[in-house]
Amino acid sequence: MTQFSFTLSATDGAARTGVIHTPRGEIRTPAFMPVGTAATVKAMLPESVRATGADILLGNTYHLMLRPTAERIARLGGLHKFMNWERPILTDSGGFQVMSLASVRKLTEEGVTFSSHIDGSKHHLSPERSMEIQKLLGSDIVMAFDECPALPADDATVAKSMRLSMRWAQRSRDAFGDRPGHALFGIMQGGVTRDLREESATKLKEIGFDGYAIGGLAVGEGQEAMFSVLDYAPGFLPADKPRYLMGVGKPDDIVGAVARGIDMMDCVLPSRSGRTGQAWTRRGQINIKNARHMDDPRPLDEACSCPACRNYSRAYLHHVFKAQEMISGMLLTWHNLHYYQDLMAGLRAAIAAGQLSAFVADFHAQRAAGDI
Ligand SMILES: CNc1nc2c(CCc3ccc(C(F)(F)F)cc3)c3[nH]c(N)nc(=O)c3cc2[nH]1
Ligand SMILES: [Zn+2]
Repeated sequence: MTQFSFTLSATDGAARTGVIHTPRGEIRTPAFMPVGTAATVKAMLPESVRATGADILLGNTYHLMLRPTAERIARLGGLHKFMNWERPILTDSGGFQVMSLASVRKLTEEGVTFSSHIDGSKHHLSPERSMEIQKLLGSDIVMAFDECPALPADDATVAKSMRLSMRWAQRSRDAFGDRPGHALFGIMQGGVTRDLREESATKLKEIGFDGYAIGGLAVGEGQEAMFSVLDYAPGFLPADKPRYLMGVGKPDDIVGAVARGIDMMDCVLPSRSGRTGQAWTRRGQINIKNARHMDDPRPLDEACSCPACRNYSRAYLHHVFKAQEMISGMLLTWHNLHYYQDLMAGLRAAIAAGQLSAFVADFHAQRAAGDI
């Protein structure tokens, strides 16, 4: 029975490629993790998500504790069985979503109380309750309960928030206990301040985790500020453990993050933007609702092997979006997730071949300005 382990197979500069071994399957890194907020990757069947190349999905403590509740999912056999995805699942700890979705929140040292954005009912989250919920869900990779400060915030506020998150990281570790085959990841905070980021990493390493996330980014700071943090922050973390950059991002964010030593990422962008008609391709973005696609017989991307590109024209996709047919969101979500997984496969191969700088140069060269 494989436990949880990370094997690095090659590096190219700060970039790494390898495999995370879990009892439910392998995760090829660098990995992109589709977001499955309410026990579904919207507009996709699980077998379709797998067909795009995904090895792991994300689930969410916040959404699932409100509806249908973690206890109900546990009674029904756990999240994997419930959503018919038997490969690895990583669940976020809920704090980030409380601060961004819930109303009427009260934050104390003990935890956070809030009202559900669905029906206004009152709820409570703490490191201990978050660990209990993620255990009830049965997720393979559990995230420590943290607080992600809203930006812009001054250093004192960021420091105070980071230090609370580090105390919560210790409580998460203590409450998680010893669960063979399951992993607990700590989350680094500290805003865009190097000393605070280093203090956070030092504390997390002292506590000891199976993997380390870089939190507190992709919250409006912009790519330049994010990359300046990623120029040093991954290096503060253990080289032999996976590094997960939370909430990132656009294709060029992903390429830049991988080049700086990130192993795992998640983002709603490919699925959410797919439902609005935004297609991501190797040559840039296409808004399929634009009238110029109305008579275009070409696929979104000649080089893409997804069902949308193999079997449908831009004219068809334009039509079903204008007609608001359900197939529109399905096809563009499938294409976008497939493109993201193709990008990750290209990055993994380039790092393995020591050719990452050539891959990155080609990636940028192919991206025409604006729509194509
Ligand atoms: C978009 N930017 C961003 N997303 C961030 C996230 C959420 C990541 C997430 C996880 C699961 C789901 C699920 F819906 F699929 F389940 C959706 C999103 C963060 N999460 C935590 N815990 N700390 C952070 O400091 C943090 C920073 C984040 N920046
Ligand atoms: Zn495609």
